[in-house]
Amino acid sequence: MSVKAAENFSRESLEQILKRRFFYAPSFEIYGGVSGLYDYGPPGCAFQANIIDTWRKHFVLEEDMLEVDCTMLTPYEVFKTSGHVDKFADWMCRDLKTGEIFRADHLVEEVLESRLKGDKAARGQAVVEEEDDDKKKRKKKVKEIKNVKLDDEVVEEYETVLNKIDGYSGEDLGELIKKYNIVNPATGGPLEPPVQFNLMFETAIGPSGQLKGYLRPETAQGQFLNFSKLLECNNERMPFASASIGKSFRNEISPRAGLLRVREFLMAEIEHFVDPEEKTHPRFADVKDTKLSFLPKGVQEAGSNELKVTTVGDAVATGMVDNETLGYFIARIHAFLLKIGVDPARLRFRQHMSNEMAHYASDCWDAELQTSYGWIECVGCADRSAYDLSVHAARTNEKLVVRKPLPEPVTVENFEVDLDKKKFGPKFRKDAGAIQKFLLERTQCELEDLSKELAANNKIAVDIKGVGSFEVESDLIKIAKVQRVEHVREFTPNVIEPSFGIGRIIYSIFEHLFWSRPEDKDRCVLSLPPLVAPTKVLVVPLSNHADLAPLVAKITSALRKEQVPFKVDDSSASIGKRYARNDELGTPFGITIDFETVKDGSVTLRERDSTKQVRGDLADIVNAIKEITYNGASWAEGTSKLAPFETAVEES
Ligand SMILES: Nc1ncnc2c1ncn2[C@@H]1O[C@H](COP(=O)(O)OP(=O)(O)OP(=O)(O)O)[C@@H](O)[C@H]1O
Repeated sequence: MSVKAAENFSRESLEQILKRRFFYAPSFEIYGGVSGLYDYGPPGCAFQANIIDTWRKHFVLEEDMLEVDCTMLTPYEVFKTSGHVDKFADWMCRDLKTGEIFRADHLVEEVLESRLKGDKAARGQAVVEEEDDDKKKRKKKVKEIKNVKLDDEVVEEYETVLNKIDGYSGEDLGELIKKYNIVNPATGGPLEPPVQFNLMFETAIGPSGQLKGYLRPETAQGQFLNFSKLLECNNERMPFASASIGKSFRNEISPRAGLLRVREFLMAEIEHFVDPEEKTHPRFADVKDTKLSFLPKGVQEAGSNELKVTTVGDAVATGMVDNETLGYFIARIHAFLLKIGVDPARLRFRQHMSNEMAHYASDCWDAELQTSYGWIECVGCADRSAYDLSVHAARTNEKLVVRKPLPEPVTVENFEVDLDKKKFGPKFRKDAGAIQKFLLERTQCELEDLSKELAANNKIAVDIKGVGSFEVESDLIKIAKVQRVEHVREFTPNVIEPSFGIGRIIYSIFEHLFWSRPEDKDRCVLSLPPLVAPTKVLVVPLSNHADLAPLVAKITSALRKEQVPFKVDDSSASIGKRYARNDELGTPFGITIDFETVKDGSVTLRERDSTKQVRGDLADIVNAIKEITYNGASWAEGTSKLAPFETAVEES
C-alpha cells in the first residue's frame, strides 16, 4: 500500500478526525475531563485489540512464551523491595506564587526548544509550529516565545543539552534552570528547585486501611513473583519468557500530547529469563542481517544524535549491543512494529546513556518513533541483570533460582558455618533466630574473615542493625572450608525485558499513516495495514433500490461466516463520500453492490490507498480480502485472478 504521510502532515486535521470518528476521547468529558485519562471508542478499541492479537502471535505464540495475568493492585512491600517506593519518581518544580507545577526536564526541554525556534525565526528560517489543543491553551499565556537571535555558541549548547535531556539528575536540572534563567513561561515568575515526585498511585487494600498498596506502574513485578511457578510450567528448562498484557498506572506530573503521556495505559511486557553465562540466542541467526538505525550512548554523550545504520549481527559483534538475546529482541521489536504499520524511516533504537540507565541494568535500548512531538520512546528493551529476582528472593527468603545439571561433576571448596543450635536458644533466647540467620547469610569473603577472627579470639563479634551486638563463642560455632562434589549449578537468571506502551505505539502509527489526497486536501486517509485495521471491509450498495437489499444481506452473511469484520454504509450519501468516511477510519477495502450484481452476482472491490478496483464473484472477492488481510499477500498478488475494473462512479 502506498503511504504518502509526513510531507503534508497536519496534526490538527489528524486530531480532528480521531475525535470525530471516536478513535479515542478524553474520559469523563461531560464532567470537564481529567488530564491524562482517555477512553477508546469503537474503531480505537478494535485497532488496539488487533494490535494486541498481532503482538500475541508475534511474541507469545512464535516464541512459546508463558502468558500471565497478574493483579494491578499490589501491596506496599513488593514495590518497596523492587525499589519503586524510593526511586520511581520524576523531578518537578513549583511556582510558589501561582502553585503551578512543572516536570523539570520537560520544562527545560520546552523552553530551550522554544528559544531555538525563536532564534530560527529571527534568522529568517522556516519554523514549523504544530498546534495541538494543549499548546493553543498554553500559548495564549506564554510570554517566553520571542523571536530572539541567539549566539552561535548558545545554539550549540542548547542543542547539546537537548540531546542529553533524558540523562540529567534533579540537581543537574536545577543547575540548568538557574544557568539558563528558566522561569514559569506563563508568568515569568521564579521556580523552586526541583524535588522528587513519586509516580505511583497509592491506595489502601481492605477496610482497615492497614495494608498499604499501589496501582502497579508496570506489569513486570507480577511476572517476577511467579517465577518459580513459571519455571515449573516450563519443566525447569531455561531460557524461557513470560509475558503479560494489562493496564498500568502512573501519576504523571504533566500529562500531555494526547495518548503519549497518560496516567492509565495498556502495557505488553515480556520477561525473558536467561542464564547469565549464556546470553546467546538459538534464533539469532534468523535476525542477524536485519539493518537498523541505532543511536548509541557514546554519540549522545558527545551531544550528537547521528544514527549508526548497521545490522543487528554487527551491533552485537562489536559490543555496541551487549548480547545476542538483547539483539534478538531488538530485531523482533523492529519486525513487530513494521508489521503493524510503523514507518521504518521513523523508527530508531536509542541506547540509554550511562547516567540514565538503572544502576543494575547492563544495557538498555528504547525503540523510538518519530512524531510531530519529536522522537518518542514507545518500547523499552533492557537487560535488567539478576536484580529483580535477587531482591525479591532476599526479602522473602524464597529461592528464585535455577538448578542446572552440570555436564561433569565439579569439586568446590567453600567456607561453611556449623552452628550448635541446641546451645544457641538457651544462650541468646529471643535473638537466637536473628543471629543464626545473620551468620548463615554471610558471603564467602565475610566467612573467611570471621573464621580468622574465631581462630584468633575463640569468639566472633556480631552486630545486627536493629537487633543488637553479641559475642558468639567457639563452642557454639565452627567455620571451616569444606570440599563438596556438585552435580548442579545454581544461579539467579538474568532478565531481558521488552516493554511496550500500546497507546504510544497507536498514536505514532496514526501519525505515520495519515495523509490527504493530493487532489483534495480535505480527503484524508489513514493507511492502516489490513491486518490491524479496525474494520476490513465497507459494504456499499450503489443506491437504496429494493433490488439491492437482499444482496447486502447475502454479502454480509458471507463476510460474517468468514469472520471478516465489516460495516455497511447504506446511507444516501454519494459513493465517494461514503468511501471518504471510511478512508478516515482506515478501512482498507470496499465492496460495491450495483445493478450488475443483481444480474450476475459479481461485485467490485476497491483498495483504499490507490482507489484501484477489481471485479469478480463474491467468493473470489472474499478470498482476496482474506489473502491480503491475514496471509500477507499484496493487492496485486491477492487480486491476480480478478478482472481490473474501471469505475464510472465518482470517487469525490
Ligand atoms: N505516561 C505514559 N503514557 C503512555 N505510555 C507510557 C507512559 N509511561 C510509559 N509508557 C510506555 O511504557 C513503556 C515502558 O515504560 P518505561 O518505564 O520504560 O517508560 P519510561 O522510561 O518511564 O518513559 P518516559 O521516560 O517517557 O516517562 C514506554 O516505552 C512507553 O511506551
